[in-house]
Amino acid sequence: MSISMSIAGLLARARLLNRDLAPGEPLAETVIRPLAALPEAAAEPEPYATENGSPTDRLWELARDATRLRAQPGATEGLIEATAALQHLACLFAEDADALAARIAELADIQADLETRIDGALDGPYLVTNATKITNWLGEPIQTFPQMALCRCGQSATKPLCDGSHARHGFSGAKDPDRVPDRQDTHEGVQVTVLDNRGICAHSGLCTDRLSTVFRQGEEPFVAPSGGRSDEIIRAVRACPSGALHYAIDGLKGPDPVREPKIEVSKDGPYRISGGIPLDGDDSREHYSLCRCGHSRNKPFCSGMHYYVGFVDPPLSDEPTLFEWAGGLPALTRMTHIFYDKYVPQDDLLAPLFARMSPDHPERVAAWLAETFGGPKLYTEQYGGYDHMIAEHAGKSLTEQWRARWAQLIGRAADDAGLPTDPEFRAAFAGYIEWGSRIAVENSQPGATPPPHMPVPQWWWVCEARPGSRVSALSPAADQTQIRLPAPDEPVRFTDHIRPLFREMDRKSMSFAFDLWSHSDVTEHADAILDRLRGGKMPCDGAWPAEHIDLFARWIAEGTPS
Ligand code: HEM
Repeated sequence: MSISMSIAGLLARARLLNRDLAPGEPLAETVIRPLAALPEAAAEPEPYATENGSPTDRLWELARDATRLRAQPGATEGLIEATAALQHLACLFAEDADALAARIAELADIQADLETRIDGALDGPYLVTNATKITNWLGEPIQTFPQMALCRCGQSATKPLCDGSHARHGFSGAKDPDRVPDRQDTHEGVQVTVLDNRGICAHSGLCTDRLSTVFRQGEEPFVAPSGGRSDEIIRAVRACPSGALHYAIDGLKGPDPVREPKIEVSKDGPYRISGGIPLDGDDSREHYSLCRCGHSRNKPFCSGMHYYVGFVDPPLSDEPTLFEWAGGLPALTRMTHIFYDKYVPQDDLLAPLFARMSPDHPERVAAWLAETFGGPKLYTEQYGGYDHMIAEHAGKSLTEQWRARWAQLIGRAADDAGLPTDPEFRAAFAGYIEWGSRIAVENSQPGATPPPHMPVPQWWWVCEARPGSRVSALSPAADQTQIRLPAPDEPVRFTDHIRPLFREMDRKSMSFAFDLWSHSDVTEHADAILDRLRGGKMPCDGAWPAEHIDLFARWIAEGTPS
């Protein structure tokens, strides 16, 4: 079977299948389009025997055959893109978790000889081959398939997977000729020299947040190595996700971290690659950040444009957990690393206590916090759960002095790591730190008998004070200043007094049901609206002041005049 014949065959089968798979045409954009664009697609398709099976069985067979072709040397981008979509779709139709695992294992087996790598398709997605670890911005694993196509244009409705949007939107993978030049600048310090390539900086802000005296936002030169200790500089450089920063001592470039291959889909930002996954065949980078919004000036690398074009992932759920609000495992790990790598070693009180801690202690404490704050059960599943944590504190005779310093410095690390600073989050966070650290002291006393085999505690917003549960005094006041209350003897009118009570965001969020700026709609639903206003359920970001609710009730009582 020649490749060209087989691509024509795959295309013919995909076209037939597309008709039979309900609903819509699920293969049109992601399978048929890339295959049809290949020159081999014009060949006469070979006859194929099993067109009569069920559509889902045929889909699975097509995915396997595409994978076999893809695994041959010389597979083209179009074939790889189509294979990725077929693998994903076929696995979606697996009956249960066991069947899914079996399908993925079979596909992985077919393409086992291919190296793990990422390739940027021409004006198309990132083709990710044999990567087994992809996490979302919370640090939670995403289901991987042996062949994947990740969105690169920023428009896919199935992010991070490609849905073919790049072709519809005419995405271009070209670099901007006016981009910051790809050039390494050398900033010599007394002990450590910082090497900086502004051209590939993704502007994640991890260095400026961590060590603003060395990495100086808005100043020239950006790097001032004399502003910090060498260990601080090295730690900040190592935290750089884009690979823009490196360091050298005595002319020798510092080693890259040794990590397992991993792709992180960062929040509202780039893909962060670590562990040396080759990009377009180049394996010289241990880590780099790839554009995910489609607007980078230095494609495929991120140049920070996501921030300027307002690229955002779908909002958190209405009721985010503390874990989600904190920024997930990456944010908590960033914080514990800053705490144990920076603050603890330089603190006279705490340094001796943690001198012999295990090297992965920051990851362990981050996993505990993640689980406590409503995230995945990482500490229970990977580190021994509650009983192990209790055993770690047992017999340490921790003092109040130690505890107070611990609590003080972890708060500072939370600031440095960029954890949210809103009153609701910090109240809950500080509440847990106080609670947990005092229990740690109790449990560590001689003869203490903490209850055994308990679950990891679950912490929540304090007194249900959640993000958006009140209107901030710092939020734009425009909406509020337009509201004019009528005098007691003045008739209440919809246009003058009621409509201005509803903000544009209220109107948008109710537009699925009716129009809050329409007199007839609000009249029709007046009683239901009043009920919700009185119950504090509307608007969803904070209750109206009583005088506005009274005004609305008065308007109803006066017969809802226009
Ligand atoms: C909310 C407060 C706290 C939390 C969530 C916490 C969390 C943890 C966890 C999860 C471990 C076990 C790590 C592992 O799996 O090996 C641990 C160990 C330990 N904790 Fe805490 N802790 C807290 C407060 C404190 C305080 C206040 C101190 C003392 C100032 C302290 C000192 C220690 C020490 C010395 C260890 C053993 C470290 C080692 O040698 O590996 N902890 N903590």
